[in-house]
Amino acid sequence: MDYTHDVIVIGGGAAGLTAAGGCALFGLKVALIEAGPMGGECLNNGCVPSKALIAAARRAAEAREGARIGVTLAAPQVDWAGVHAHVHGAIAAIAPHDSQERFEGMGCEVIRERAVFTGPKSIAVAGRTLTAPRIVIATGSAPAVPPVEGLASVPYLTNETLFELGECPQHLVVLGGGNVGMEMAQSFRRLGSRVTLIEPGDLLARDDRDSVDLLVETMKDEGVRFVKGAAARVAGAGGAITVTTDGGETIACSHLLVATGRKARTEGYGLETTGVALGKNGIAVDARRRTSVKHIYAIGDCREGPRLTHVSGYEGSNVVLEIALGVPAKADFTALPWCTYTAPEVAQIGLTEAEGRETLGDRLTVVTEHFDHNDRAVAEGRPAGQIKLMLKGKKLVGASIVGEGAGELLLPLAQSMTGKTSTFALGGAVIAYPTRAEILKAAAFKAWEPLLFGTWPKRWAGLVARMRRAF
Ligand SMILES: Cc1cc2nc3c(=O)[nH]c(=O)nc-3n(C[C@H](O)[C@H](O)[C@H](O)COP(=O)(O)OP(=O)(O)OC[C@H]3O[C@@H](n4cnc5c(N)ncnc54)[C@H](O)[C@@H]3O)c2cc1C
Ligand SMILES: NC(=O)c1ccc[n+]([C@@H]2O[C@H](COP(=O)([O-])OP(=O)(O)OC[C@H]3O[C@@H](n4cnc5c(N)ncnc54)[C@H](O)[C@@H]3O)[C@@H](O)[C@H]2O)c1
Repeated sequence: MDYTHDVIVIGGGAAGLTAAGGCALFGLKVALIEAGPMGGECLNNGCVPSKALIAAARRAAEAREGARIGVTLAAPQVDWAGVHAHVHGAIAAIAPHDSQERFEGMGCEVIRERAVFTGPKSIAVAGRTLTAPRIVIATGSAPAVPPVEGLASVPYLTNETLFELGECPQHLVVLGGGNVGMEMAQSFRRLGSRVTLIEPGDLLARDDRDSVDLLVETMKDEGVRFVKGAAARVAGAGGAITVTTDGGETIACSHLLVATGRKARTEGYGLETTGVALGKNGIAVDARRRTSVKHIYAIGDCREGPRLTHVSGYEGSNVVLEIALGVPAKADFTALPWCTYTAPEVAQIGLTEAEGRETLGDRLTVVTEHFDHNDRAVAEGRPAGQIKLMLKGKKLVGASIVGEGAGELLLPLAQSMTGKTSTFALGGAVIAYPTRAEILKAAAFKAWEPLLFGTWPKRWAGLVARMRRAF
């Protein structure tokens, strides 16, 4: 077959950008197809705007503390237009990193249209048919909206509309106590909204219970109301919505945020023409991120598995090794870090205590160290928090941290768990996004970049690409 490209990447979010950019830097002929804004969810309506909003909320909360450690601040005045400008300013400042121009500079052909599969190796886009021996699907996910009676007829918010709000909600009801629900509930409360969060199960269900308890106490003290239950019925119109829970309580609010999880994007782009098999919520993949059709890879939110920006980046890098260098690269989540950027932050790597007890029984040792024994935490007047290490013998199998800056403490724990401490390993480490610890990775990567994308690896990638086109 006479291919138009070496590899076609569908989706220009964290996963697709990493895969496409890496393959192009090895000299492959890459088509990168993105139908919407470059940067996908993380940049445009996920991590970046939510963390910018959290920063504004933190500033308001600090001011609300009034007198602390001998310094008195004036009560906060929240100017919503200013908050909105900060959120969109953060997106605009980061956008060049994910831009069409930057990826064209790396050598990708960037096509800003919707891609549709017309067969296992062919894609129709912008009136053309592209073909390649390897295709990477990185189409992301969309908000999963539960089948709640009346929900479709009220103007509810999701992450896709939340950051466009023209005013701060008077009373925000949040459905879902996962990462989005908890981060946004605390932020809007701190910015001045009344907030009620409805969750039928455990809050931050994937995290350590002791960590979550400390966060929930803090959020309750700040005025967030938690209701145990699921939304059963929703009614009303813009500005005057009622939510009735399955426990029979009816809550009147001005705005409703649905943060009840994600649905992988697997429909509407001809996936059925490829024979690629689906799992419960996303494309089914093996450890190497290959689908049931082996030359097609699926990475990031569109496949079954954890949905986080640093996971999308990690899988993007892995498929670069697979496709450009022909090196099998299995995704390993044993030391996967993540962090919820509430105050206090809730951070996790590897096993929680509950998971450790279940898998290791009596062989699990847990040691706990409290932040109020840490001189920096005490000196700064922020002594609330703790770290729990889960150990098998003296080997670290997990850690749960709650407290200020918890997410920044994960990197050395990851290094201890993987045993990989060289500058090369640091340059490719999986680091919770967004943290300042990523600066360490970026610096280490810079040291290796000239060698990694140097003459010999590129020659090898060229040979692999010619073989793929021939066979
Ligand atoms: C509010 C919020 C906050 C979050 N905060 C964090 C956080 O702090 N840390 C963290 O790690 N994760 C966070 N996440 C999760 C993170 O945003 C996602 O895991 C990550 O962005 C997924 O990247 P992706 O590349 O897989 O998908 P996406 O970023 O969704 O990219 C997929 C792209 O594919 C394009 N596309 C789809 N179909 C087609 C087609 N047929 N043709 C062409 N283009 C197509 C889409 O337009 C989209 O741009 C957050 C999520 C939300 C909602
Ligand atoms: N800091 C971070 O790393 C971060 C921040 C935000 C989002 N994310 C990622 O984005 C994804 C989406 O986050 P999310 O919070 O939407 O999903 P989630 O899966 O984390 O949580 C969804 C919650 O909604 C609840 N729920 C389901 N149906 C409900 C109903 N009818 N009424 C009330 N609650 C209901 C579930 O029990 C669950 O607790 C996650 O995969 C997460 O990893 C990560």
